[in-house]
Amino acid sequence: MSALADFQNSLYLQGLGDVLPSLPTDLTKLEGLAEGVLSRRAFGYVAGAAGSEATARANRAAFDRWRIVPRMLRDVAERDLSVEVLGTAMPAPILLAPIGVQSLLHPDGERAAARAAAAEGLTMVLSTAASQPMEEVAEAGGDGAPRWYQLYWPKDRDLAVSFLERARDAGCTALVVTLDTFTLAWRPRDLDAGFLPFLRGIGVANYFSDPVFQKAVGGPVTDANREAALLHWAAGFGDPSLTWDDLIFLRDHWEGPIALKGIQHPDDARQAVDAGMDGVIVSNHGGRQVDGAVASLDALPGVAKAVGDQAAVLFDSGVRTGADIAKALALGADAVLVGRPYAYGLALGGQEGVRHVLRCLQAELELTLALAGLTRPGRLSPEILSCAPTSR
Ligand SMILES: Cc1cc2nc3c(=O)[nH]c(=O)nc-3n(C[C@H](O)[C@H](O)[C@H](O)COP(=O)(O)O)c2cc1C
Ligand SMILES: O=C(O)C(=O)c1ccccc1
Repeated sequence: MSALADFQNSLYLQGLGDVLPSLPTDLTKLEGLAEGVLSRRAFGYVAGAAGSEATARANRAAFDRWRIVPRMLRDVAERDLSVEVLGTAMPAPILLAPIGVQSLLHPDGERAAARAAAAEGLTMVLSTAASQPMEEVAEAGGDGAPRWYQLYWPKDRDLAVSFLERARDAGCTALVVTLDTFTLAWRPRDLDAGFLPFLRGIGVANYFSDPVFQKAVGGPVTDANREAALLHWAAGFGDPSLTWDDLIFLRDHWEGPIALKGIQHPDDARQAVDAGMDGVIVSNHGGRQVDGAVASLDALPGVAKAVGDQAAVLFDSGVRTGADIAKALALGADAVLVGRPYAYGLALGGQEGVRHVLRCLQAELELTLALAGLTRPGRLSPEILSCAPTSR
């Protein structure tokens, strides 16, 4: 029996012994539970989005507009969720999205997420804005664990090069460059609470531990230069002057595959391919950047068409269930990144909470595929979907 079927059975069997799972298997319930264990500010930072949060809602509504049309009698006895994306073998087309500041959620922070990802063999994308240095997060995941690195491209090019070298040395095999967040958007929950994790020193570990950053602030960060270091961080976090011509810099300093995160327009996807990029990640940052931006799922088919088979297409923003993953794959994604669900799992149960989320997603995806008549993620296509009738 597959490990995923084992997991499903174990949940039923635990019920016989009156040992119920500590977290719900309907992952859409996690947000409400996380609200109960996090401070108002921390919850607002994670759950919140830009502006009126219209795009965050649109991300979910877009999934709800598509319905799966299952097919019968197709021999689905042998199932295999594995895929290879950007040179990385994955047991399922699911990655842990880069999420910074994880010690806001749980004292174990990114290290707990890395251990959970490693236990499932799933790829974690390490964030530049992590609350623990990338070397420590990588060590927690262990040698064999697949990991990629997400770059927030700073103004200081020497710092960018240092990040890339450290990521390579920490065993990251692919680079994700986030383009949509060179500055934080208008986020009312945080503005109204007067809250930014960085100003409290959460999310700057990769900077403060970096030799290039330290040199720029006159030495290791101590109580004496801490405020100056935070100001230096804030002034150099993002570079709004970047253009497509700058991508050559990444090619010159990163040997492995590169994917651009935050692509929403088919023409940008074409430009990424023309610039020699290996992948694009269709994303609106979970609705956290441009309020009013197109739902990520609605942007996906056009980007997938523009890219064809010339680059990998990944997707995030709004994925909450295995069925959501099936829909995104059917609309052209090779794999999806999951964000808030595992952040809530971390808040609720540390490493085991993240693992619960990852197992539920994989098990539900496998069951959804099989019950829809499919054995492999690659067989998914738009023909398995229909547009839901508008209902109220
Ligand atoms: C608390 C939080 C922190 C995030 N930090 C980063 C980050 O450091 N780098 C990045 O590229 N994206 C970051 N993101 C965006 C995620 O990578 C991803 O695009 C988004 O969460 C996907 O939407 P979802 O949460 O609906 O799954 C963050 C998102 C959240 C909620
Ligand atoms: O909060 C975010 O969405 C995010 O991506 C971010 C940006 C800068 C630092 C940490 C996280």
